[in-house]
Amino acid sequence: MEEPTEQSNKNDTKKSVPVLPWMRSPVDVSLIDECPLGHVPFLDPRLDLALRNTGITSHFPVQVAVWQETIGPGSFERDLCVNSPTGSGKTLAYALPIVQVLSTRAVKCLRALVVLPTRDLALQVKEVFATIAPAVGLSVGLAVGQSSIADEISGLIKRPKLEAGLCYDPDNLSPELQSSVDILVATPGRLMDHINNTKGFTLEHLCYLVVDETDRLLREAYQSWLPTVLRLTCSSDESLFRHMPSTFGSLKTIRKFGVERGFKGKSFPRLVKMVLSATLTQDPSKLAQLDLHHPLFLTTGQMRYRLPEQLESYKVICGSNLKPLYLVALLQTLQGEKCIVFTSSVESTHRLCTLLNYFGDLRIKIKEYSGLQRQSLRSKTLKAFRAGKIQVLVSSDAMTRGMDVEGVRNVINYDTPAYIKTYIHRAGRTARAGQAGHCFTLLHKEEVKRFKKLLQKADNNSCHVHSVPSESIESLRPIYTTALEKLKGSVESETYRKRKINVKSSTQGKWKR
Ligand SMILES: Nc1ncnc2c1ncn2[C@@H]1O[C@H](COP(=O)(O)OP(=O)(O)OP(=O)(O)O)[C@@H](O)[C@H]1O
Repeated sequence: MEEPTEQSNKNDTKKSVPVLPWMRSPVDVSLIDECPLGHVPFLDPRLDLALRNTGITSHFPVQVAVWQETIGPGSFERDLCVNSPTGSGKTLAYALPIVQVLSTRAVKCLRALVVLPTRDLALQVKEVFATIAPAVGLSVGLAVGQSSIADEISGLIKRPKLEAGLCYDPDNLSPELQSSVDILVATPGRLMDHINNTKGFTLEHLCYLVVDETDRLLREAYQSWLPTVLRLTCSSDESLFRHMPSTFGSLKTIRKFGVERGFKGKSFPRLVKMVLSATLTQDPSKLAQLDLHHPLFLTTGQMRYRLPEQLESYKVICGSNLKPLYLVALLQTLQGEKCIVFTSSVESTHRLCTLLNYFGDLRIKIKEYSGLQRQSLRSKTLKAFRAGKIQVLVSSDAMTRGMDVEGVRNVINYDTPAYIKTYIHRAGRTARAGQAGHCFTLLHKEEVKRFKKLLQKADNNSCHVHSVPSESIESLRPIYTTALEKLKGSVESETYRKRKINVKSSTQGKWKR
């Protein structure tokens, strides 16, 4: 699934001028330097230590910028919209301030919710929280449908012993139920399941909402998860004002000054929102869905889109009938370095991966990773890829946004991306965290001009030609012919099998009727 374009893309090749006034005066993250951990103001020493234990010794620029607006001096006064390149460290940018601010909490309840579009991404983000939250006594939960709903519920809700006196809010919760987690990382579908069906699951104490990969999440309604979350976290006062005539409009500003939701008789701050992406939407109607409070826009440089600094882009020009040969020759020159090959659909992902595996002994382990597969198989593949047991992943777009795999040095666009957003997210699987990386795009001659225009939208004027020696192509021809024959056979037998299954299920249907 490719990234659709937006109206404002007309402006993309020039300095971007957003429609929304608050987006026109952003904090420019490119002007901020990295900051050694020892110089990060107010950083809890326990978190400092936890970060150092994972090898982190400084804050990346986007983390410095978000820290300033959350912990100090900004104190979470404004909602944040962060547009920062792939691999720039956005996850820790929001995870660290949330964990620090919740570290002083007196009672356990669900205070922070992070929503991501896919299960693998949610698992990845949970891992980031899990490296820092336990250091200050916080627990992180996961609602993604990885385990059975019953197992997930037992991880999220606990039944404390009444004599321990832990039931703090008898008015609102059934006395024996309370949250086991302070922070929840969720996908929208499972989140909605818990909201609708899980006894004791409540968002009424929520203080922080993070919408990661915002543009992707806003594109899909997912059972109206966002309006539901906003409604459930809205103060009773505020929901009252919402339905009042405009003369009461000024009263809404109560929210700006903090105390708006009751929490066991005490005032409680408003729900703070942080929304992030490497390609954040600037579409006012989409952003309006988030009901942002006095938002602050943090972006990197003046262009709308930006590629990682250490990324080198190359084009590989080849005839369309020879693409698989060029791909194999390219993979051979990469000598088993970790690589992701992108295609434009789940079907072509499957076909290409099958074909590559018929190429005889390439001495490269190649696997498919796509939405056609079962989640358990995808997770297994991803684990093996992370561990280096697989060197090449052939993938469709839908699965790879935000994916952070250590050591991916190369990305190959087997099919040319139609949109700059797609190019950014694909290329962004390499050159992460300041590391070097290459992105190769296979193109026919006729595609070159359009591709050049596409890259200009991300201020990328240096995309050199990468040439593949014709001898390499010629030497692969015989084996390619054999591989194609095998692929044909495999496609035929798969089609036959599918047809058989369809016939079987329709016959069973008839009998049932
Ligand atoms: N301060 C830091 N020092 C060193 N490494 C870091 C730091 N912050 C983050 N990283 C590493 O940088 C990598 C990229 O981080 P992250 O996944 O948060 O990027 P991102 O901006 O969310 O990218 P994307 O837009 O693709 O989702 C991760 O491997 C992470 O561990």
